[in-house]
Amino acid sequence: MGLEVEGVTVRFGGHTALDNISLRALDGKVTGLIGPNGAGKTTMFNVITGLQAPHAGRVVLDGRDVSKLAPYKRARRGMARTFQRLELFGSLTVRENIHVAAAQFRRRHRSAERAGTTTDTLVRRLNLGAIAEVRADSLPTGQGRMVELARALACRPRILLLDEPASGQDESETAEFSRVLRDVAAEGVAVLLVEHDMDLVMSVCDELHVLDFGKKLAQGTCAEIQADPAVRAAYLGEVDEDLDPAVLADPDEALGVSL
Ligand SMILES: Nc1ncnc2c1ncn2[C@@H]1O[C@H](COP(=O)(O)OP(=O)(O)OP(=O)(O)O)[C@@H](O)[C@H]1O
Repeated sequence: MGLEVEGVTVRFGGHTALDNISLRALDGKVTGLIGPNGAGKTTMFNVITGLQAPHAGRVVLDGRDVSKLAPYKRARRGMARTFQRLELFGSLTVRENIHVAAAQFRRRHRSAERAGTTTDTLVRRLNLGAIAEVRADSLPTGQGRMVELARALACRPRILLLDEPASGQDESETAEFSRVLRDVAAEGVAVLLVEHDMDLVMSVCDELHVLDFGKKLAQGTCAEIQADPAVRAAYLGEVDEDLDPAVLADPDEALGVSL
């Protein structure tokens, strides 16, 4: 089981941001949702989490249609999300940010471990000990991304949606993030990842869905997507506009780095 999106269409005025898009994010897998800027990835996250009502289509979580549920009810059913722009509680410390989510979860699940225990475990697991008492608004973006992940995990999600988590991270932070993501999926969580960093995408994803101008361009394993002519055309088209002869001379490099 996991998340299924069926035939979702979203229009903003005359612009179709998502055109009859279906996708699945299965338990225990990391599923990538990729595509050029404006392809419709964040709009899809908004539909899944209930922030954007679609004109058509439905969202099914563990076999149950949640399309009509408010965002907070979807969260209670196990959806957790991070945002493209960091959305931490700036005046709270790192530990407090995580604790807020853990306490909220415990309020509804009295048999769960104490919020303080969950917080301590996540601080250790995500290597946040050195910054645990630091205010969130003083963190560099890369560390903030890890704190957002910890806060999402404090809700014990069934499905974890991550919107460009590697943006603002340095190489070692991305490597650490990737390790945690694989661990989380191995515990049975369905992870849906929107990301432009193709090294991260290709190293953690089991399956990819590619959007372009609101349409599904391709779907498959990382190897299948890298070899897909339509994907190559879409991305090389982007690079073409940049007139980068070095990248144009090496399409594999473009798909590995510039996607
Ligand atoms: N609230 C809105 N009103 C009007 N148009 C919107 C709105 N939200 C998104 N769009 C448009 O819908 C399209 C898809 O946007 P979306 O943010 O989902 O793309 P994206 O794939 O997440 O892009 P990026 O990689 O740049 O984050 C874009 O053309 C965008 O301008």
